[in-house]
Amino acid sequence: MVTEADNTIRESEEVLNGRTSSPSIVNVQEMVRCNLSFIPDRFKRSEEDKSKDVDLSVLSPQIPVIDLALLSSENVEELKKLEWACKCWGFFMATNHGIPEEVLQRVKDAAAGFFELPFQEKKAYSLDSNEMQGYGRPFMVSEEEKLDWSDSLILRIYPSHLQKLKFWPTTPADFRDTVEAYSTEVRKVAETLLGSLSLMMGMTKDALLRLHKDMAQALRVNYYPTCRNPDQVIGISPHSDASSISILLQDDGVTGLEIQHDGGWVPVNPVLNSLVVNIGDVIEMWSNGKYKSIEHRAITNENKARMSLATFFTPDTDVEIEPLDHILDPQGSNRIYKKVKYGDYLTHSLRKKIEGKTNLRFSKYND
Ligand SMILES: O=C(O)CCC(=O)C(=O)O
Ligand SMILES: [Fe+2]
Repeated sequence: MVTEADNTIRESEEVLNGRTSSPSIVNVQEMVRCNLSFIPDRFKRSEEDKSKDVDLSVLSPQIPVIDLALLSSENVEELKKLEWACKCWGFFMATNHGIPEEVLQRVKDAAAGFFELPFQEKKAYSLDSNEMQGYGRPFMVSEEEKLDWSDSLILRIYPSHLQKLKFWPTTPADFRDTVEAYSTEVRKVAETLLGSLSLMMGMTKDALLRLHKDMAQALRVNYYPTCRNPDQVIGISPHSDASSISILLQDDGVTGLEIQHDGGWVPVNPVLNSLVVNIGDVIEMWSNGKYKSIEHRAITNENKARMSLATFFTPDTDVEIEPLDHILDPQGSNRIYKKVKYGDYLTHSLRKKIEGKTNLRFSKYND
């Protein structure tokens, strides 16, 4: 009898041996569940890539920690710290964000509950690449491209007319309510942060939010199964986010996220109930490169699967992004980014292989 597991392995092998070019059907969690005894070449990182890795885990304790309650009360010291974090790290941990612990725990449980379902059930929510939402492999990849050791579920949260319920799991039963409750809370955090970032950039508190027009919001739940040889694969390839800001909720006790700093990779160790925030490409463009959208990646491990929930905030697709006038010198001679329509930028970044910060080249002069 041919079992589901046999089919998955056969389909995976066909892709991995180049007989079909549809990597979207490769499901890593299922490969691991079926005890695939080898790591398929399509997932193996090249020796050249690995040789470029510089381990800077000694710097993990130095990753900035920002107290959002202090920021909300416009504490000058905290605002300065935020500015340093955005200039020098592009990433920070956010504490005192005001999201109740219960909301964080429930959304992590709901997401974990979905990934625990049998593959056949999850397949019902398969990704539609036109919609850019659903369960599967989100990036359009070429036939030669290496594949990441992860599966994901992407949902558009806001504006509501882009929410397509056919992609929303109905098991666990509270999935939708829980994700909506978390999304409402995390949006408030994003708005507070954008307020502080506006002040930091010398504008009125509402300036950045208004620049987004109707700020869109999407959730990507990443699931990284264990890997028998974690050094050979990568959970998510190095990339910068095409967002204005991203807010990440990570699993407690499993480190996987690593960020580029001083030419090496610095792991971001999860801290219970805190969030990880990063500046995306849009703020880098608005600030003419002053605040950095930093390359990051996720690695896997041998013993424990990891999950992360990344929420991306983005401008309306009609918004034209370019360095803000007051950030440029009077002649504009220090301008490094051209004007781009956000929708075009997003389409470009989704079509391309995720390859470090190459997306930003699309809007950069002289590149
Ligand atoms: O899993 C992580 O920690 C990183 C996820 C991420 O970078 C993304 O979804 O864009
Ligand atoms: Fe990311």
